[in-house]
Amino acid sequence: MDQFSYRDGQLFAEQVAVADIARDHGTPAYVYSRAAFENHYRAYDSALAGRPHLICYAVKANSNLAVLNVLARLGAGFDIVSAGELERVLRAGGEPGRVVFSGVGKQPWEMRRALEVGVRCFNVESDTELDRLNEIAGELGVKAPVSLRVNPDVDAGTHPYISTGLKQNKFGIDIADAPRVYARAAAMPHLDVQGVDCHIGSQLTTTAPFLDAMDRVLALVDRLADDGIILRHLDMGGGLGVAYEDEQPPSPQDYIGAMIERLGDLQLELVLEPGRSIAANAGIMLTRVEFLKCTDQHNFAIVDAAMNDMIRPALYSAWQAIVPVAPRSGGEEKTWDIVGPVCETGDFLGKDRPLALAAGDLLAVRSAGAYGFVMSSNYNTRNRPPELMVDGGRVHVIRERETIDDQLRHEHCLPQ
Ligand SMILES: Cc1ncc(COP(=O)(O)O)c(C=O)c1O
Ligand SMILES: N[C@@H](CCCC[NH3+])C(=O)O
Repeated sequence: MDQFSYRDGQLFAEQVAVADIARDHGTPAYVYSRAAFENHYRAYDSALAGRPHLICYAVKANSNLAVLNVLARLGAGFDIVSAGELERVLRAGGEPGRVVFSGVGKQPWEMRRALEVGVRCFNVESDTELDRLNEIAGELGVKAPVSLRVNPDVDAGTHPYISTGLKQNKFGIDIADAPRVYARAAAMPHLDVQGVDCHIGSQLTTTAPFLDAMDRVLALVDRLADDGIILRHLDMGGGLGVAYEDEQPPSPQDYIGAMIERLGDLQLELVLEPGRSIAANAGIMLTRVEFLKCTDQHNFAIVDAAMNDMIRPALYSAWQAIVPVAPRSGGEEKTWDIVGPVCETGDFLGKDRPLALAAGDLLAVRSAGAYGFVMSSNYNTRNRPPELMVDGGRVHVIRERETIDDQLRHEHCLPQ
């Protein structure tokens, strides 16, 4: 169920009128629904009920401590890509034993920290990373649990910037070369080979590429068993898409059902790393129209949020719904470009949107819970927005609005 819906001509987040949130906390602001995060997580968990599984929420999608904490309370695991994300998980009450560590460029100090706290598994992406991990585990006198992230050379059919499972991408180990690398890993004294991992891209809207990748990975699992390397888990990464516009991605239930069918009676634990499908539609970004500017060419609605607050439209030409918080009945509809105050032509949140608008109106950018705040910046020395979480009838500030002092704290002029 959508936790952001209209009642009596007003947009609500759970039980709270979004206009009241804007009045009390200002704009721009990110607003999340706790129930939506929980429901999206539970959809995965219940689809996997009865099978050994671990759902490792991809922290990069939305790493606010409160979000991680809400998921940790449900027993979630976490997929991290940095020691910074690891610290977030620990401070949010996540269990290190339910953390998988992904990423192509893990630094020695990050590996050390992850080994010290006892993460569940390292998803290793190259021969040289194996060497580094083996050496550091040896220094600490432990065995590092590893999976190899293989690159199955499957076209995920998504935006090229977020496609990761093709040979030309930097990610993973060529699946054809994987038996050799597994044999090396298995021979290293400070590594414990546990599984296989693969993540082919993000915002996938059909199951076919996942299944294609899975077939190739399962063939590798068989081949490794013949070589005497028995794997215990299969990590199929994240990547399930959401409906931003008219996409119709499979539900977690359908996507997981299809994977389970492929697994048959293989007793491998299934690990997943969903990010977007848990977070995107659990959040909106609220913004207010400052000025309306109509030229011969275009109608611009200049709002108080900008590309620094939400970069997806500028970076990927991503389309996200932009809806009025209180639709004007009978107002004249025009086609608007919704643009921010940043000095870049690429500073837009949406183009050609039919809306009846007046200065001062509140707008909500939908599907903003994933890759929204986490990709924000201070470009143009703009303070980053607050993050708020609605829980039933209550609104919690889970990140305060940044101040100029916050921004300037770490900068120093040269001595006189
Ligand atoms: C290794 C890895 N796992 C999981 C994810 C999460 O992906 P998504 O947000 O598409 O579910 C990503 C990002 O694409 C990733 O790189
Ligand atoms: N940042 C991307 C997703 C990247 C996924 C990271 N592996 C987006 O906003 O769509």
